[in-house]
Amino acid sequence: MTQPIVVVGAAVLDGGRLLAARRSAPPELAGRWELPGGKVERGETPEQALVRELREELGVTAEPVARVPGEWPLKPGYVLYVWTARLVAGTPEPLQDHDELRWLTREQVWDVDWLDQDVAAVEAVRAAWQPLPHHGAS
Ligand SMILES: Nc1nc2c([nH]c(=O)n2[C@H]2C[C@H](O)[C@@H](COP(=O)(O)OP(=O)(O)OP(=O)(O)O)O2)c(=O)[nH]1
Repeated sequence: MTQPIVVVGAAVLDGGRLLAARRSAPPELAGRWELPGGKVERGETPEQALVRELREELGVTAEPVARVPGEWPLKPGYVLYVWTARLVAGTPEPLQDHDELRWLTREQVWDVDWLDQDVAAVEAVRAAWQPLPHHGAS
């Protein structure tokens, strides 16, 4: 069997909140919430893909912090890996693939309608959640 395509999802944590992104496309996923990220390209590590995707999609510089243990099947042939990440520069904006962003406290995590296939990954993120210092805080 061929290797699954790895999709990296970023659990961006800032000031004790998790960044959720609402997909704007394709139609079957639009309106549902996910972890920003995307497919790892040939020659890239997942961490490099995460940095690239967050720059493209959100316009920020981010840094992967730690892999969240686990892997989650998406559509056939695709698997989701997740890293916690922190913002290094910039303010996230829904530039590409998303039409809304929301910062969620640990208590608010289930306030948004995550993609079905993301729910288990978000549970793992919540379990691994270590509040990171606020971006720019002294
Ligand atoms: N980024 C991301 N994609 C997810 C999640 N859950 C989930 O099922 N997916 C799916 C949606 C897409 O089919 C695939 C990721 O592809 P993408 O379209 O976001 O990635 P990409 O930017 O590399 O894609 P492309 O536009 O270059 O084709 O995984 C998630 O939490 N984050």
